[in-house]
Amino acid sequence: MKSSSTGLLLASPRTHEHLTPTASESAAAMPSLIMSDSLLSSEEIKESKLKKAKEPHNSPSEEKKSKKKKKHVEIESNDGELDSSMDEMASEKKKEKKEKKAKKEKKRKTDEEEEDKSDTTSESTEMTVVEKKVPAANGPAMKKPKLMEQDEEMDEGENETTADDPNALSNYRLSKVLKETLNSKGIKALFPIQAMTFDLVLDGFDLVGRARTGQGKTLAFVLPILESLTNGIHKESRNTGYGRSPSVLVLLPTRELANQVHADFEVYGGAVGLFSCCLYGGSPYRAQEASLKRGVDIIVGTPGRVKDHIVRGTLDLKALKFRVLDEADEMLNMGFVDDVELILGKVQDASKVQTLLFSATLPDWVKKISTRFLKQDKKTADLVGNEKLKASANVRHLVLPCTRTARPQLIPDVICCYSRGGRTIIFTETKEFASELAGLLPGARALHGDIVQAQREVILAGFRSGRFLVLVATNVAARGLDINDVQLIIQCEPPRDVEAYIHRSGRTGRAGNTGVAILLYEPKFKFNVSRIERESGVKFEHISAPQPADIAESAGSEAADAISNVSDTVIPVFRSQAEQLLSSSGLPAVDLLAKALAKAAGFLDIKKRSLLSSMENYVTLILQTGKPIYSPSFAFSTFRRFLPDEKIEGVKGLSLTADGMGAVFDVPADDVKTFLEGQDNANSVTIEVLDKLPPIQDRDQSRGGNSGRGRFGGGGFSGGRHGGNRFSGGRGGNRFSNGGGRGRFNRRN
Ligand SMILES: Nc1ncnc2c1ncn2[C@@H]1O[C@H](COP(=O)(O)OP(=O)(O)OP(=O)(O)O)[C@@H](O)[C@H]1O
Repeated sequence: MKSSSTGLLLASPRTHEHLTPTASESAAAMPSLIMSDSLLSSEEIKESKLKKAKEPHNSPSEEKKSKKKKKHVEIESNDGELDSSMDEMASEKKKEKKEKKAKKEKKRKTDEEEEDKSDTTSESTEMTVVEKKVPAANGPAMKKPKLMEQDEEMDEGENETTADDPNALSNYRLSKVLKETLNSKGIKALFPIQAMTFDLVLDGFDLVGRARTGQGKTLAFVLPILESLTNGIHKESRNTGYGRSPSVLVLLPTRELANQVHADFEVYGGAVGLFSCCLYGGSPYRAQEASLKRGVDIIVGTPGRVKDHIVRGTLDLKALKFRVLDEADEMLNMGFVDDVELILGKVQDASKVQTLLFSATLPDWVKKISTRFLKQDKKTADLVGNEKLKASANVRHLVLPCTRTARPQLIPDVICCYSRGGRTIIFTETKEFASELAGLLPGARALHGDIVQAQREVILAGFRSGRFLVLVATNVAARGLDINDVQLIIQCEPPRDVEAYIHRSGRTGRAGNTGVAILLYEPKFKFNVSRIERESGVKFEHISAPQPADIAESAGSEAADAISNVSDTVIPVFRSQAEQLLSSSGLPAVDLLAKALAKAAGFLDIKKRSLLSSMENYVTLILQTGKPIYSPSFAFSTFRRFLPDEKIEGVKGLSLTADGMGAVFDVPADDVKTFLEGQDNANSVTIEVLDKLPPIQDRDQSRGGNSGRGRFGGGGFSGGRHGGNRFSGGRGGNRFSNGGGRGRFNRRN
């Protein structure tokens, strides 16, 4: 356990007052380049970027000149806020392009010949850029598949097209080899957070960077750091040679994330001849020590292990040029404050070190702490700022009521209906439940802090490679993990911190792709959903548990595909059995085939499912009396007029509708008929089966219900499905046992 005695820890989210930056702080935090760009015309921006790209990397004297120039621009543009300036840039760009289009139309009409000679090439390529990318609210362009054909046709002119994009790689001081490496990864232009911070980092500023999840914050520090060390201001002074001490230290909260960021440094750093090393707990010291002894340029690690190396005397940070705190708020949240402070204090001369702090969430208390680690003239690049929506705009955020006991039956159906055949990550609050749930879902694996490190790495590699498609994880997987084709995130209950919601849901919808995040909640704790909605700025879509028709649609089509893929060679072998079955069943052939499809999809039976609580074998009904229903007890007294007590006792989760004109409630599927027929014995009372939940009043559900009123409970609603392997993923499926190897307790990583 970490001590909580430092000053920094006193500034924890629970105890610290939130501070709003003053106007002067905001102004000081403005990156000059962006502000200056936003005041220039697009031609001027392009020209200045192109000029900058052609410039050799700054010599110290040029450096000074360029800083002076920037300061001048800062003073001129001090009415701006950096927050959301990318939005302005995006709309600015849109406007410009619209104007250009109109201008072009006009020009074509009046002077066709001249138009042909001069403008066609550049204008048409400009158009391609516009159509190729739809600016997302605050981030990378959203992919627009419909335009692919047109894009493919334009392939030949692609270089010109990207060069016209102000964020094209060629417009930045990136070395040829880095540009080539980026190109080989399909990266042709910088994402907004990268474009916004590249020059600032290369020019020597400390920086606080915030952008929503999946918007490329990693390369936002990797690229300028590498350039700075190999061609920029730190080129001459950095250590080289055998046994050199590192120039860069990147600290991250989890081992998985450290590995991932290290992989980026290996690719891009390796391309420019820099060596990196990953230091994290749970792995042997010896290999790490050997690398450190040989000398490395970049260290990526978790605070605990980095500190251990410092204490053992195997890591010397005196010559650092860069310190990066990635997911800084989580590191401080996890109690790493002492370690982080000790580590950051190990540099010889803090004024010569650049410190960069990145996260998708920067609670005010972290911003305040940054004043302690970062220089006074630090810049802040905040793509979220004061905007209401803090979570990813590329994600559909859904909420679904579900009791604890209903979760194991519900989750496979949710995956079936929402994962679009891609990967799913399920977040649980506890390691125990992660293991338990993974054991219940065929082919799923668990990932949490009790699993030994080597096993954690195998599991993550298996998930990345598609060996299995469902990962059940605790918060160890919440931050930063960038895994291809994660289509669906399920959170088993609302997390305590809004930051956790933002990061977990951000494991999908990355790099301009879209995804779905579903938050399950116990109906009686609905207020937690409202809290997250309020704090994250997300407008949740309320959905109910997938119903038989939804499931049949998704699972049935999968099963149909599987059946179509069965070789015709099976027909002669199985035909006589099929004929026998057809004649003995008495069913039409199509009905029998439907049964076969259901079986292939893993269904032996379709159970009814409550809209209120997702419990199987419960059906949600609505009671209306033609006048307002003021309280649950009024609804119960109405029932007493026409229903026997033992049936009323089976009512669960009774809640009033938002308009006050109805009461919705669950009854066991077997009792539905009694309730529907009972209404015939009561005047002005209607009871109907609901197929969609109307808005209900947001208040303490415990007031509803009869005996044990409104408490959703009761377990043992077994699913209608046998242990099918629909969710076993690409290969091997349920060969994997539940990954709950009980390692030692390790709170930190
Ligand atoms: N300029 C770019 N063009 C195309 N893809 C990019 C670009 N920059 C980054 N990416 C890709 O975008 C994905 C998300 O990047 P990254 O993991 O750095 O996001 P992030 O903002 O750090 O997210 P999180 O907040 O969740 O940690 C990665 O797969 C990365 O390779």
